Amino acid sequence: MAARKEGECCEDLRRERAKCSFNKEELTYLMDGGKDKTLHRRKIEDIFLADPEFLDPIRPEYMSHEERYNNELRKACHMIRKFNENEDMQQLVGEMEGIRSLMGSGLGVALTKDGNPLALHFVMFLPAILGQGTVEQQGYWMSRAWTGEIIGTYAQTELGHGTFLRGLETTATYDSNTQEFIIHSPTITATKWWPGGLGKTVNYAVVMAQLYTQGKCHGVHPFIVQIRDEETHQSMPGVTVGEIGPRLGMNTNDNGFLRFNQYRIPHTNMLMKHSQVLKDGTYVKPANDKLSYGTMVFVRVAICFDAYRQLQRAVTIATRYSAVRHQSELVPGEPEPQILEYQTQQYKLLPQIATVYGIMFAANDVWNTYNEVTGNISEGNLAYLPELHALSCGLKALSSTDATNGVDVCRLACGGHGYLATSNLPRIYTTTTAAITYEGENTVMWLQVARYLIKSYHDAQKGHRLQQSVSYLTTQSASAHATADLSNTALVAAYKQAVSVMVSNAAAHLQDHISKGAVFEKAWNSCSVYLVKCAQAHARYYTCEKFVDGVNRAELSEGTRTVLLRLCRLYLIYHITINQGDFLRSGALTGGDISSLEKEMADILAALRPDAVSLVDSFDIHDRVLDSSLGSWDGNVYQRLYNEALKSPMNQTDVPQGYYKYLRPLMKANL
Ligand SMILES: CC/C=C\C/C=C\C/C=C\CCCC(=O)SCCNC(=O)CCNC(=O)[C@H](O)C(C)(C)COP(=O)(O)OP(=O)(O)OC[C@H]1O[C@@H](n2cnc3c(N)ncnc32)[C@H](O)[C@@H]1OP(=O)(O)O
Ligand SMILES: Cc1cc2nc3c(=O)[nH]c(=O)nc-3n(C[C@H](O)[C@H](O)[C@H](O)COP(=O)(O)OP(=O)(O)OC[C@H]3O[C@@H](n4cnc5c(N)ncnc54)[C@H](O)[C@@H]3O)c2cc1C
Repeated sequence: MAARKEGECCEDLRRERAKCSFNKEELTYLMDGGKDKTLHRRKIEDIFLADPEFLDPIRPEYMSHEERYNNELRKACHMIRKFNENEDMQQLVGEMEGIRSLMGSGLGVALTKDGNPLALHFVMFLPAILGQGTVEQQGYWMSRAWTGEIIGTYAQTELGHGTFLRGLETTATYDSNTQEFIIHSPTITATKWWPGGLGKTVNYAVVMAQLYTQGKCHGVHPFIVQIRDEETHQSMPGVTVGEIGPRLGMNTNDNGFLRFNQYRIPHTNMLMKHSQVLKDGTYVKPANDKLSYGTMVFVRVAICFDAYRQLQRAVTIATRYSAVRHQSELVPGEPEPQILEYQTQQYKLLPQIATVYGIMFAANDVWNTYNEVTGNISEGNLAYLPELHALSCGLKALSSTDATNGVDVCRLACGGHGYLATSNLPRIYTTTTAAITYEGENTVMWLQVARYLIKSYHDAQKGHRLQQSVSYLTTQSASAHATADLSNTALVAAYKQAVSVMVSNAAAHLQDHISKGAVFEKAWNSCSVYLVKCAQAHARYYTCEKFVDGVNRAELSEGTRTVLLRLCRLYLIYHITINQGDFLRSGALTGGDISSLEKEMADILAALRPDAVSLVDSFDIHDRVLDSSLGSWDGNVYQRLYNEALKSPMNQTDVPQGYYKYLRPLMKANL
C-alpha cells in the first residue's frame, strides 16, 4: 500500500492526524460493509496495483485519442486475464463489490483512468443477460461472456431518442419461415448512438428494438446481436458500426454508433425471460411490460454507489489539500493559517463528507430493496416494482447530482490548483457529471418519482395503504411546528411534513389546471417545475431517514459514533437551511427553529474541524486511486505539482517547434 504510517507525511498532516477523536478503522469497515470486506478490498488493491502492466507510460492527457484508447484497452484486457488467471483471483474479484470497484470508481479508476472500454460488458451486458435471459440463455451466453470470449454492450439509445424509449425506431421483425429476427434501422435517427464500448471494442450487443411479429408491434424488447466477426473483428455484413468522437470525459469508453440493414439473427437470440415469441410467431406477453427495463433499474442502483465513491475521492483530495495549503491572514500579523481554518472552507468540505455517508446509507437500503423486489418478481409478485422504480430513479438522480455538485465544490475549494489536470479533480468531475445524463436523464428521473408521489397521494386520499417509502403521505398535517424539539427524529418528521405539504400542493395545482380544462398531461407539464422540487424533497427526506437509521444501527465505539452523529446532524441541518422555504411554508419548522439550526451548524463545523483529515483518511483511498498531486497521503503537494509540470512533453525542450514556425516570424517581422 502507499505510505500510510503517521510519520510519513508532512508536518501539517501529521498534526491533523494526531488530533483524531475516533477510530478510523471502524469507519473504514462500516463503509466497506465489515472488516473482512476491507481486508478483501485491500488485498485486491495490493495485487492489482503491484502489477506494472497497469502503469501508464505517460499521462493520458498527453496521448492522442487513439493512443489513449489503446492504452486503456491494454490494461482492461490485462485485468480480465488476471480474473481468469486462477480460481483464487476469480473468487477475490468475482463478487459484486469487486466487479463494481474494478469497473467503476473504486480500484478501477486507478487501473483505467478515463473510461474502461470493457465497462459496459460488465455493468450492463452481463446483467442484461442475467436479468432478461431464460435459464438456458444465461447458461449459453454467460459462459462465453464471463471469460471475455465475447464482449458486449447495451445498445438502447438512438440518435433520435434517448429518454423516450417507446419512441425507439430500431425494429426486430420475426420471420417464422426462417425462424429469425430481422434487425433494421429504418431511418438515420434510428442509429444506435452512445453505447459504451460499441465503437471499436465489442463484438456483441444487447440491442433494444421494437418487436414485430404476426404483423403487430409489441414494443421494445432485448435481443443479443452479433456486431463483429469473432475471428477477424470486422463488422458483420449488414452492420455499420463506429465510434462517436471526443466527449467531455470518459473518452476511452469508445462510445459508438450502430446501424442495421435487414440484419438477421436466430430466434434464440431474443432474450425471453419475461416475454416470448414462439417459433410460429405467437407473442407471449410479460407479467408487466416494464420488466424489459430491468437492466436500467439495476444500473441506476449501481450508480448511487459509484456517485459517492467519486465524491469520496474529491473530498479526500480537497480536505488534505486544505490542511496543507496556507493562505491569507485570519488574525493580522499571525502566520498564514491552513485554509481549513476558514469556516467558509469547512462549510464547503464537511457537508461533502456528510453527503458521502448519506448517499451510502441510502444506496445500501435501495440495494437491499432491489434484491428483495427482484426476488419477489421471480416468484411472480410484482407489487413492489413501482416503488423500486421510484426509489432507484430518485436515488440515482439525487446521488449523481449531489456528487457532481460536491466534486465541483471540492475543485473550487482547491483554488487554481484544482483546475490542473494533475489534481485529478477535472477528470473526477467529467466522469461524475456523465451520470446525471446516462441511465435516465435526471429531470426525467425526477418526473418519474413525482408521478409515483402523486399517484400515492391520490391512493392515500382514497384510503389505500401506501408502500413504505411514501407512507408518510397519509399523515399530512399543515399545522405549525409547536414544540422546541429539534432532535434528529423531529427533523426527519419535519422533512416528511414539508414534502407531504408540497405533494398535496402539487396535486392541488394539477387539479386546478384540469378544472380549467387542461388534459392531465398538459396540466402535468404546467406543474412540472414544482413536481421536480417535490421529487427532490422526497429523495432528500428518504436519504436523511436512512442516514439517521444507519447511524443508529451501526455498531461503533463511543468516539466513532459521536463523529458520525455530527456528520448526520450536519447533513440534516445543511439541507434544511438551504431549502428553508419548504420547511417554513409547510409549517414544519419556524423561523426561530431555522435560526437555532443555523447556530448549531456553525458549532458542528467547528466540532468536526479537528477530525476533517482523519475522516477522509478513513475512506481509505489508495494514493493511486486518488491519482492527485494535491491529495496524496503525505501532503507533499508543491513538490508533486512541480514534478508533474516537469513531465509535460513541452518541457522536454527549451524552445518549442512553434516558436520557429509561428512566433519568430511574427516577432521578427519588422526586422
Ligand atoms: C455503475 C456504474 C459504474 C461504472 C460506470 C461505467 C460505465 C457506465 C456508463 C454508462 C452506462 C449508461 C448506460 C445507459 O445510459 S443505457 C440507456 C439508459 N436509458 C434510459 O435510462 C432511458 C430513460 N427512459 C426511461 O427509462 C423511460 O422511457 C421512462 C422515462 C421511464 C418512460 O418509459 P415509458 O415506457 O415511456 O413509460 P410510460 O408509458 O410513460 O409509463 C410510465 C409507467 O411505467 C412505469 N415504469 C417506467 N419505467 C419503469 C421501470 N423501469 N420499472 C417499473 N416501472 C416502470 C412508471 O412507473 C409508470 O407507471 P404508472 O403506473 O405511473 O403508469
Ligand atoms: C457518457 C454516456 C454514456 C452512455 N452510455 C450509454 C450506453 O451504454 N447505452 C445506451 O443505450 N445509452 C447510453 N447513453 C445514452 C444516455 O442513456 C442518454 O443520453 C440519456 O438517456 C438521455 O437521453 P438523450 O441524450 O436522448 O436526452 P434527451 O432525452 O433528448 O434529453 C434532452 C433534454 O430534454 C429533457 N427532456 C427529455 N424528455 C423530457 C420529458 N419527458 N420531460 C421533461 N424533460 C425532458 C431532458 O431533461 C434533457 O434536459 C450514454 C450517455 C452518455 C452521456
